[in-house]
Amino acid sequence: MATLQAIKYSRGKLLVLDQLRLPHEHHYDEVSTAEDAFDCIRSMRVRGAPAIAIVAALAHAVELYNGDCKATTPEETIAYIESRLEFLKESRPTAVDLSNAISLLTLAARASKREGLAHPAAKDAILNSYIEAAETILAKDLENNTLIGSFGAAWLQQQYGATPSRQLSVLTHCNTGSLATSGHGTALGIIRTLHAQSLLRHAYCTETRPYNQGSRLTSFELVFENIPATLIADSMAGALFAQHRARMNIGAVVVGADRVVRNGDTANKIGTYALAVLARHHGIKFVVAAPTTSIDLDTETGAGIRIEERRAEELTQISGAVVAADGTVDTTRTAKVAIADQRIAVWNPAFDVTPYDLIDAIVTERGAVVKGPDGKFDFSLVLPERWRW
Ligand SMILES: CSC[C@H]1O[C@H](OP(=O)(O)O)[C@H](O)[C@@H]1O
Repeated sequence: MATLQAIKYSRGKLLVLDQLRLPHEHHYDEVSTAEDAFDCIRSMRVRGAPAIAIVAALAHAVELYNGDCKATTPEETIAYIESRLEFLKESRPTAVDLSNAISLLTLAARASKREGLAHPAAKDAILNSYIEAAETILAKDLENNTLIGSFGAAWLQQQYGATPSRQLSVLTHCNTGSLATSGHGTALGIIRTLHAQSLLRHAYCTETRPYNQGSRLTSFELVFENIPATLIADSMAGALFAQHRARMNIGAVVVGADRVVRNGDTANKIGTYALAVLARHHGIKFVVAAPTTSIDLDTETGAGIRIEERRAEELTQISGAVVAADGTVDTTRTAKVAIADQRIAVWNPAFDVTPYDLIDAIVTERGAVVKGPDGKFDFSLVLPERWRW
């Protein structure tokens, strides 16, 4: 799916699709330094928890490959790598994939220190180890998404006895497809797999204000692959469930995740929590699709998740067109309204937290995790190596 490939990488060169230009323009930016990556992620030219981690990791691999590291000793080399990754970590704080990737990458760099190796062999061993670890993250993500798709489709089929003659409709929020990952996607990956297995009757995607990931990105991915789909505004989900749930056999809301914490509370695109409440009210399963790289066992509940707040213009303007009183004077208009001093206050949290009790399943590349008899999620089944409680 070259057209919908968010990331193009070969050793020493990273190209990132500028998603702010979609769906009108298909343009790749060259990302060659950690600064390039920080700006690309912060501006949301690339977005999506896995894609953010992949771009950050590979951008540093590119600058290391191109000789940006001037350190000489192994300690200085590792310190340089850690400083660049710490800089990248702050580009978007809510998604945990980047932090998890950074832990993995620094571990790989440290583990490659060879006693007795002289410079430059010692330094090269560390650089090569980092580059290979970053490339593994890219390759593993696509494998993870394919598995999430299979496990998610199987869980829904088991819940509803879906068959090609009794297909399921699914609603999804934001964009969790090839434009948020290395390919196939997470929640949208489950929709792709249901469609491939002739189990999908219809997909509904929400517009997902204010950045419009649904209308600009997800609807693009769905029509590109001829998946039967309908776009709705975020505010229409309740009416859709109330009026068409039975007729369209809407069985699930499937969303992605930026951070799933230890008790299962999940941070995801703003509007997700409202959909979870609506789904529960209408007896529709609520499914989170996320690779284990999006799970944060060090944070106990959703109260501990830092929610990114973004600039007001994302609400007051759409592609530069002013849609609210934001103090912009439009000089192209003849009968101008003096709005220069009239600027509405804006609250623009990029994510919200869905409490675990509203979530029916969390589907990872290692299987679907559901609540036990105690009503709680137990991630030790999918993360035994990280489970310390
Ligand atoms: C598999 S993408 C996960 C997650 O990232 C998106 O947020 P953003 O577009 O702001 O990066 C959205 O919350 C997706 O569900």
